[in-house]
Formats: sequence, C-alpha cells, structure tokens
Amino acid sequence: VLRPRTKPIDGELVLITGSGGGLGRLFAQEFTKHGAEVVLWDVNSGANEQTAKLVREMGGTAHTYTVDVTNREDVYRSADLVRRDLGRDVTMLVNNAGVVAGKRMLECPDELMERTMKVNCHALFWQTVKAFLPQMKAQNHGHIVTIASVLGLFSTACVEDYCASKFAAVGFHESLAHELLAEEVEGVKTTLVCPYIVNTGMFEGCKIEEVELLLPPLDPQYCVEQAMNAILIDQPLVCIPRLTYLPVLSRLLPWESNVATYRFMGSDKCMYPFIETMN
Ligand SMILES: NC(=O)C1=CN([C@@H]2O[C@H](COP(=O)(O)OP(=O)(O)OC[C@H]3O[C@@H](n4cnc5c(N)ncnc54)[C@H](OP(=O)(O)O)[C@@H]3O)[C@@H](O)[C@H]2O)C=CC1
Ligand SMILES: CC1=C(/C=C/C(C)=C/C=C/C(C)=C/C=O)C(C)(C)CCC1
Repeated sequence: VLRPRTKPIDGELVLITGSGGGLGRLFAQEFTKHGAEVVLWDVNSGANEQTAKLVREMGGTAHTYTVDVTNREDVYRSADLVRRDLGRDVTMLVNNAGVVAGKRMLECPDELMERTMKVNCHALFWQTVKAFLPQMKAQNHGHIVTIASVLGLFSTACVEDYCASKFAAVGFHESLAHELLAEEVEGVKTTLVCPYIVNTGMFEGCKIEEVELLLPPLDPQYCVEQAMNAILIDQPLVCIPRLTYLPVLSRLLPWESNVATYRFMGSDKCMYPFIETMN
C-alpha cells in the first residue's frame, strides 16, 4: 500500500554500457539527475562523447571509454583503466548494450547470430562477474542492473537469436541474484529490467496493430523512468509496462492456448514489418 522508500544514489559511480544512444543515453542523464557520477562504455566513441556532453551540460560528471563489450580483454583492460583513472570502484553497473540482427533466421549470417549472443549474453559474464562484482562483494555494496527484454520471458516469431540471448541474460541474472542471496551478500542488489517494444529505433517498424491503442511502443524516457523507479527501490524485476506480466503468467497455460492468443492478438507476426524495414 505504501510506496517503498527510494535509496539515495548521489556519489555512486555508475557504469552504463551501450551509452552512445537509445536507453543507455537516457540512463546516463537520469542517473546524473539523481547525483550519480557516470562511466560511459560504448563501441561508438562519437556517439558516446555526445552523451557525455549532454551529461556535462546538466552539471554532471561523465567519463567515456570506447569499449567493445564482446571483447573480454577489452573489458578487463577498460575495467582496470576506470579503476586507475578514477581511483575508485564502480558501485552500480547497468548492462544495457544490446543488438538485434533483424533478419529471418535462415537468411541471417552465422556471424550476426553469434554477435547477438556475444553482446546480449556473453558480455554479461565478463562485465559483471569478472570485472566488477568482486569489489562490490568485498565492500558489500553495489547494484547490478540487467536490461533484458520481455523477449527474455516469452517469445515471438522471427527473432530466434535475440530471444535465445535474452532468455540467457535472464537466466544469468537470476542465477547471480540467487548466488548473492545464498551467500548473504545483502548489500549487492540486482534489478532485471524487461521492457516491451521501445521507440529507440532498435526495433523500427515492429508493431502489433491489434493492440496498438492499448499497448503502443514505449516512449524511451517513460521506459527509463520506470526502470529507474525500480532500481531506486531495489526491486528485483520490472516488466514495462505492467500489462506484459500477463503473457509471462500465461506461459503456465497449454502451448496451444498461447498460440491461439498470439494469433488472435497478432503477436506472432509483429516482427514482419521490422524485418522488412531492416532489409
Ligand atoms: N528498443 C527496444 O524496443 C527494446 C530494447 N531492449 C533492450 O534495451 C537495451 C538498449 O536498447 P536500445 O537503447 O533500444 O538500443 P540502441 O541500439 O539504441 O542502443 C544500444 C547501444 O549499444 C551499443 N552497442 C552495441 N554493441 C556494442 C558492443 N559490442 N559494445 C559496446 N556497445 C555496444 C550501440 O552502439 P552502436 O549504435 O554503435 O551499435 C548503441 O549505442 C538493449 O539491450 C535492448 O536489447 C529491450 C526491450 C525493447
Ligand atoms: C504475446 C503477447 C504480447 C506480445 C508481445 C510482444 C511480441 C512483444 C515484443 C517485444 C519486443 C520486440 C521486445 C524487444 O526487446 C502482448 C502484445 C503483450 C499481448 C499479450 C500477448
């Protein structure tokens, strides 16, 4: 009944991956509004510098690093560099970088499918467990945020590699959360963020006409604000919007009834216009 109290994050050092655009850039601005210092990792240095500029214009502090999160050595090297440059440890990690191939599986080059798994899933291993978690555990203080997707909790057609990578990200995140709780590392919190389609351009054209009025693609700012609310109250999981908890629950129903719902709602073909836009 009562809204949980939000935690102060001023003074936290927040590392955001994929900060060169979309949700990552908005996360950088939102954390800055709350008084945190941000470390920005992206493959695209120009776009990343642009995010840093926006943060600095808000009066915040931003440190940029050009990092390909799929490259283990690059991740470890950059993590050490951050520690050396700033003389302190990252206390909050937002694993946000993500990609989608945008091709039907049989037409998708193997390399693109591999890239999806590497960016959306494997990168979480190097970044969280190896590069930043040890210090968070040692200080019993930290927060690991995984930006997955509702497609990590249920699926649809024509995004096989993306769904596989996001289901894997959810599995990884939840197992890690269990590990921290089992070891009673109570000061290191975890939040799994699962958004529906967001208007960042990543899923350009993707839509479900039958439910468009009830469930339009999310405004990126709204999505990030909802995620921030969850992070600030240490909420373990947030699906945005709340309506998307429904298909998660319906996974308990027989497969055939889910197929019928997908057909009725047009959820089975929502990727068709997206794939056409991409090709
Ligand atoms: N948009 C949507 O509808 C939804 C998005 N999500 C998830 O939210 C997250 C953010 O998505 P969104 O902001 O829309 O996507 P964007 O494509 O707008 O932003 C992703 C950012 O990640 C960067 N990036 C990609 N690969 C790497 C890499 N190997 N190393 C470092 N940075 C990299 C991109 O750089 P570059 O531009 O140079 O490739 C880009 O700046 C993703 O994980 C996505 O899966 C979840 C649900 C819905
Ligand atoms: C099944 C189903 C739905 C489908 C949702 C889909 C297909 C979401 C796609 C999300 C994307 C593209 C996320 C990217 O990361 C609705 C409309 C919620 C309504 C109830 C049943």
